[in-house]
Amino acid sequence: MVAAASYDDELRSREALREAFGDSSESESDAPREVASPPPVGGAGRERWRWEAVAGVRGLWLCPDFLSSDDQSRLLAAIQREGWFSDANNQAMRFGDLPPWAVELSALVRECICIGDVNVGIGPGWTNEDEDASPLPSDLLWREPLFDQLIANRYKPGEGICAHVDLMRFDDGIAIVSLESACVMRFSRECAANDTQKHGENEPTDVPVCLNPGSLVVMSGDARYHWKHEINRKPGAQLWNGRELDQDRRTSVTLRKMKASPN
Ligand SMILES: O=C(O)CCC(=O)C(=O)O
Ligand SMILES: [Fe+2]
Repeated sequence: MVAAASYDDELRSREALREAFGDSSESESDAPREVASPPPVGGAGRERWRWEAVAGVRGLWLCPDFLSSDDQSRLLAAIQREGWFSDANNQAMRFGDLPPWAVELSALVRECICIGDVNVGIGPGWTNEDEDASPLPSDLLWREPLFDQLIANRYKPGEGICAHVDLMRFDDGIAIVSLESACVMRFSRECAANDTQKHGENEPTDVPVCLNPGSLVVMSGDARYHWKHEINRKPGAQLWNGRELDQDRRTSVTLRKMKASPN
């Protein structure tokens, strides 16, 4: 009954796409989309996608309003339907073929990088050379697939993740979408004993970034390889603009690409 199973899968996939991201993904036709048709995913409004280069951490970019609140709800519902999380399980990983909603999310990340406004005008250390800067270098942006691995993490209030650099078996170019609750993610420079990188005295070694629900963070190069990231949600640790963030449950989706295995 392979055919019946795959038909069911197909129906389920379409349903998942529709529920996750609206009607746009229903059509699998190759016909070009009408320019005048309404945008299938609102985001903060695609026209308003804006990227901020995080000052001090090369290769770290934040799009604060990647998903509208409706899109966040739909994405969360799609994750919920996977049935991954329970009291005993707060993390799920998928390799290879990602669920349809994650394929759609990956496409949206690429689109956001392509058409979002880029702001490199903040912070020291930016020169004219950076004017063409993009949240992802084009060799990463146009690889296929853009991502083939996902981790969904669910954090209760008080829970976070220790400082780490993502494993080397993952390629460069990592995206994190935040849902439900804001948090401060702290980036700290990795100081390996054999670190030959030259750092200016005034360069920061510790950079907090506020990840609001619906935000998207992209890291590549230095940010991915030479900075650790962590979320400390112990009482008193989630300070932003002098105030402690309210903690609630937080869900995140991290998208990565496996490195080709050496043969
Ligand atoms: O939950 C997050 O925002 C980050 C997760 C993360 O860094 C990881 O899974 O490697
Ligand atoms: Fe990580």
